[in-house]
Amino acid sequence: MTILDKIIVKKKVEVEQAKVISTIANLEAMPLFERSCLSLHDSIHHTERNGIIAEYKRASPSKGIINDRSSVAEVVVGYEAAGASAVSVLTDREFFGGSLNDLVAARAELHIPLLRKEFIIDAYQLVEAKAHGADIILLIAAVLDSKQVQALSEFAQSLGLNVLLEVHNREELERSMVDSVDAIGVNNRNLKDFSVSLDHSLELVDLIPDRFIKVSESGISDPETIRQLRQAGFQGFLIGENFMKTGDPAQAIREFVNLL
Ligand SMILES: O=C(O)c1ccccc1NCC(=O)[C@H](O)[C@H](O)COP(=O)(O)O
Repeated sequence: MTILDKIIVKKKVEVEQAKVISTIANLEAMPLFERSCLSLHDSIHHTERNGIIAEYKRASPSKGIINDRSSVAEVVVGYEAAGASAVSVLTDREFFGGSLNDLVAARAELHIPLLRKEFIIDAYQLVEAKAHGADIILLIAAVLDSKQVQALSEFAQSLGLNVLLEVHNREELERSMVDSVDAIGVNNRNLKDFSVSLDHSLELVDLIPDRFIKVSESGISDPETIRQLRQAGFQGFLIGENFMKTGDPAQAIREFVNLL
């Protein structure tokens, strides 16, 4: 069993438990559920923002603990101040040390779109995302079939959420690309063996129609790489570990952005 398989097995159990603790009606009654989501498109194309989707990531299956000292608030405030276009917060506890509380804490500080970085397998998690302040949700093609991508993305958009579809190769892209997603992210990390290569982004970018926001994800640690990805046609750049592994992620993103 790969780590991804293990994450999905655990996720199915967690989602069923969550449904018992809090019904959809309970989620819909939460104050944040009523707010209008911020547009990823507008933020990515805003001239004073730099396209970075900066991630708050305490731990990961590939690296173990990355940063268990920096608070959500101090990090996301620093990300926004450095010109990030959006912030990503991992909400999986078991494998990434995150939580929905982290999402709410980030929402309280931010004026830019917020991505719930999660392994979405059920429409319940979309209502949960909206009720805890997310503007964007992630659908991972590696764990969903094309009908699930279609149904989940349509439902997410009906809630006003922006949808980021994540693919890793041409097969995933071709079977999952639907009009009800706003952005397509190419994950440079192979989620089965954790190897990272920018070639995945560079090989797929021209196959992604221009109506989608194009995002390159994972393993980005050098401002020169952003220049290369922009040149290739990407507008968004998802970066987590490179900032979080330092003692001061807010300072790390400032220094990185100064070199862009
Ligand atoms: O990061 C991992 O080890 C990982 C393992 C299994 C599934 C997902 C994983 N990461 C989630 C992400 O998408 C990354 O956190 C995100 O793209 C940022 O990547 P990085 O800049 O390399 O931290």
